[in-house]
Amino acid sequence: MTPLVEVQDLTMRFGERLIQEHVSFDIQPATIFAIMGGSGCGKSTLLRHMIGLHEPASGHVRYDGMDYWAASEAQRNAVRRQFGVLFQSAALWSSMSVLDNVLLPLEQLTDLPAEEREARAREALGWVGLSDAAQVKPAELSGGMRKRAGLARAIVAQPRLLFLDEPSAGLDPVSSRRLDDLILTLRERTGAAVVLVSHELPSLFAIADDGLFLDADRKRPLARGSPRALREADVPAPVRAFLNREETTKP
Ligand SMILES: Nc1ncnc2c1ncn2[C@@H]1O[C@H](COP(=O)(O)OP(=O)(O)OP(=O)(O)O)[C@@H](O)[C@H]1O
Repeated sequence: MTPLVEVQDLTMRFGERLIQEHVSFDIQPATIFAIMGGSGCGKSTLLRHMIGLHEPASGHVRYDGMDYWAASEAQRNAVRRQFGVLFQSAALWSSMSVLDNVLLPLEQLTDLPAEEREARAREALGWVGLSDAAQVKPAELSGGMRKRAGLARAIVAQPRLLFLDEPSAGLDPVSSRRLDDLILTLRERTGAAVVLVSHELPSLFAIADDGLFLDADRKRPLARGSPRALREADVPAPVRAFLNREETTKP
């Protein structure tokens, strides 16, 4: 079966500076795929290469077998329309209400009539438990609520692929767990695959089915598999150290 995403021998650089090389993996539909590794190893950079914000120094990123960087601009746009993205900061527009923020992708990506757009945006806010916050401005929300509003915006256009960059960073354990549950529920409801950048062990063990560990020193991937499986496997020392950090409790 053609994978939903296939990354083949990717090299990522900023100018002369090598970030990662020999990055290869594939993602099957409806998988929650974790990009793991220590601070600065290139997790967010890999995500940005996957969503078309950075062009690889070499290698390929394929969607349904189509080579993204060899495709026409129209083909790339069609692929990007299938993405939902939640950046680390949630990146909500501060001057707009929560509802208007969530409406944006529907206005940009669909020709739905206004009432239908609003109904879908309100439904997405309902999924993330923010029905009562539709008219407030993002600044009035807590950090966890902002993340959930960002998640509502990321999913409202029913993406096939959801990219989440550190969704639980800065959240208390209860909010973080709630977000994990939401991600699982969304995957069940929509069948979307999720690419999750995270170093939060409880979250990784709870929801990721597959993943890749990037090593900051060797500048290449060191392990592939679900965080749960890798925790039990004979893996290189940096992977073992990352997955058995003592400051977190195993579920
Ligand atoms: N636009 C850019 N230009 C130049 N260097 C960059 C750029 N973006 C990131 N970097 C560098 O690339 C390296 C990888 O950064 P990245 O943010 O991808 O790491 P990360 O694994 O996501 O880290 P963290 O867990 O701390 O968020 C870092 O050294 C960073 O300084």
